[in-house]
Amino acid sequence: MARLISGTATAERLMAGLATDVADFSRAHGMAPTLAAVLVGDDPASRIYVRRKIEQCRKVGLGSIEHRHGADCSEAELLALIDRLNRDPKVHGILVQLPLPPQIDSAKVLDAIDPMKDVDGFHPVNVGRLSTGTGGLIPCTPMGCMMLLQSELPELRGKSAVVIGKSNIVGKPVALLLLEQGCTVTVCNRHTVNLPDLCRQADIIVAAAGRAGLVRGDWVKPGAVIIDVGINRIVGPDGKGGIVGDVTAEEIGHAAAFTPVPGGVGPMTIACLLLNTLQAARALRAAPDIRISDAAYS
Ligand SMILES: NC(=O)C1=CN([C@@H]2O[C@H](COP(=O)(O)OP(=O)(O)OC[C@H]3O[C@@H](n4cnc5c(N)ncnc54)[C@H](OP(=O)(O)O)[C@@H]3O)[C@@H](O)[C@H]2O)C=CC1
Ligand SMILES: Nc1nc(=O)c2c([nH]1)NC[C@@H]1CN(c3ccc(C(=O)N[C@@H](CCC(=O)O)C(=O)O)cc3)C=[N+]21
Ligand SMILES: [Mg+2]
Repeated sequence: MARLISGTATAERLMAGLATDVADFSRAHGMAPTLAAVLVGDDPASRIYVRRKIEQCRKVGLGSIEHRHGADCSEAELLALIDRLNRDPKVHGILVQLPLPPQIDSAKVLDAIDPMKDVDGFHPVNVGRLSTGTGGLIPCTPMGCMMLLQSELPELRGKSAVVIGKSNIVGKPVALLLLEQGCTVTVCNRHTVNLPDLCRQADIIVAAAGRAGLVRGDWVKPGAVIIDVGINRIVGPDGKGGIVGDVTAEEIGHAAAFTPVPGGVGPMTIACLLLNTLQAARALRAAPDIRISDAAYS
């Protein structure tokens, strides 16, 4: 049987270690590293995720502030809020939950976040830093994928990896991280020809398409490691809701190991967000004088 890589257990361990580091920071600086989470609109899934992020902040001793706006919030209002959060010395991390309502240009909003507070790692500066391997804040889901993968497969050099999906928040950054670790990476999208054959060659499959059950057992090479990022809402025969990944989990017994959904990448995404909030707070405290916003306004 394939081994189950538990995101729940790994995230708990990560958070236990984080709690000590957060306490050290808070003692040294007289304030807790603090996350500002911005929720626009009334998407039920987004609400649940933001609530979960705030709850987990509390667990490790991070401060958190939730900013809610209605679905009719204007782009200007949101940009004004981000400007305030950028300047607020008590805020170390800013997360704008995606997706945003259609009247708001997401790219404009992400560009407005101070890169040092960009705990999602979505700002072009952090994207550029990731692609050049020069530091910066790393996106949470891709970081969580790498931690789970490396817990099973510590040596990634020379491995072949197929990434299904090329989004800015999962596919592209995870591909860059794999490349950085020495994998040979194939990044796929909906136009990819013969995806099953590409997968069959792979030592590692990262599935991030958002298609329930896309990856079948016969796409998986014996001994491969599978990271399932997909979150797909389904209604079971009993009428109850639930989530499944992009991989047909019942068919991959011949894999070496896999991450389940739920309980895999999801909990790691949140743990990595908390880690990034601490990292951002440390970096801001280490270099306060080079921040234009502090010098000019506070
Ligand atoms: N566990 C977690 O923490 C997180 C989970 N997710 C989940 O991961 C999944 C992906 O998220 P995200 O990247 O934001 O999604 P997007 O919809 O932005 O991107 C999906 C990508 O998959 C590609 N794709 C879709 N269908 C196929 C297919 N049949 N064959 C090959 N490629 C395909 C798309 O191709 P193209 O570009 O050509 O359209 C696109 O590049 C979703 O289920 C999402 O809910 C997301 C973030 C965090
Ligand atoms: N700015 C921004 N940053 C994000 O990181 C971001 C976002 N917007 N928009 C949406 C996606 C999705 N995402 C998830 C986080 C946690 C779980 C998670 O905790 N999942 C649990 C439970 C899921 C459930 O039961 O619904 C699990 O997989 O076990 C899932 C998905 C973060 N995202
Ligand atoms: Mg994220």
